[in-house]
Amino acid sequence: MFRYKKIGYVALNVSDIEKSTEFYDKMVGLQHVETNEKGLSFFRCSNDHHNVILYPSQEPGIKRVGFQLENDKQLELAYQSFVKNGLNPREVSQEEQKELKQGRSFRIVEPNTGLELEFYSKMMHMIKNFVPKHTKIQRLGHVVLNVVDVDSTIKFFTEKLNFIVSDHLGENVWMRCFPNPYHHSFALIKNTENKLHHVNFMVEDIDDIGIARNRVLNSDVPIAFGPGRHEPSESIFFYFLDPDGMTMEYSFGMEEFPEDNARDARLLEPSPWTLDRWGGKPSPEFASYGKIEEKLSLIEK
Ligand SMILES: CC(C)c1ccc(C(=O)O)c(O)c1O
Ligand SMILES: [Fe+2]
Repeated sequence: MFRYKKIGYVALNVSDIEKSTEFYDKMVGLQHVETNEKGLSFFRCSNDHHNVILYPSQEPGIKRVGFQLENDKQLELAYQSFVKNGLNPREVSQEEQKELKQGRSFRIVEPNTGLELEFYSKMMHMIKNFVPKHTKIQRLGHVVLNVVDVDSTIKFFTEKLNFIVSDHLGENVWMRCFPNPYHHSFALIKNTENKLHHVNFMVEDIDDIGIARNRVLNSDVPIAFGPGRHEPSESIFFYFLDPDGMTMEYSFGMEEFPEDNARDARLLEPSPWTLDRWGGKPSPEFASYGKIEEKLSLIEK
């Protein structure tokens, strides 16, 4: 099976590109790289050209998630595996690759949720390091979806995409893209609707969490949950909402797995204390907004 480097970027549809560009720059603390002639707004929190892209759209939500493979050889292995499994990988045009500052890239549609997934190995490496503003963001950490058919989606991710389950909690599951060490870069939460749950950015310092809480409290940005501590990855978390109501998370600390002899996935107790060891409760808006831009018509389910 093919090997990943990491979750590379998330593309979000936003209803007011100027408002959201300001929010992701000033409130989240990403670096705004450019807004191109089509109005796409690129952000980074690493030396990659982008880790978040905002697309202007009437329907806010999640457009796609990009995963970086270890190298070109692993990318080709992924392509061959997708063809063999009938996943109909579609190459991104040269023109769009140029727009995205990426090398060869291809996309498939996750058949249970309709989410488009992209795979690439090369993205423009920016000369100047990401300089944190108020929050020492280390990386795009994970994307989580609310999912109707969790079992089939787990099966797809583990059998077709080479993800490994790190933990189960009832029907919910946290997965890592092998051999990336972090406890999860993608997770599935059982729901009656397929939609975005949240986007996570990992931060360097516990102070980043406390400072963020006060910064958000002193603004008109809604707090969605936290600060608290998650049992599955042991991270300390804080969630807030973007201008379209999509949930963003900062988290500090995360269990890391070795490539070989990693522990088995646990069956964690389904209790509110498992989600927050400190006993907090999410707001009603938590993880509620973010339509998945559907691409289902392009594939045979
Ligand atoms: C409450 C959500 C689903 C959640 C739960 C646990 C973790 C973790 O262990 O890191 C998360 O990151 C979450 O977002
Ligand atoms: Fe999370």
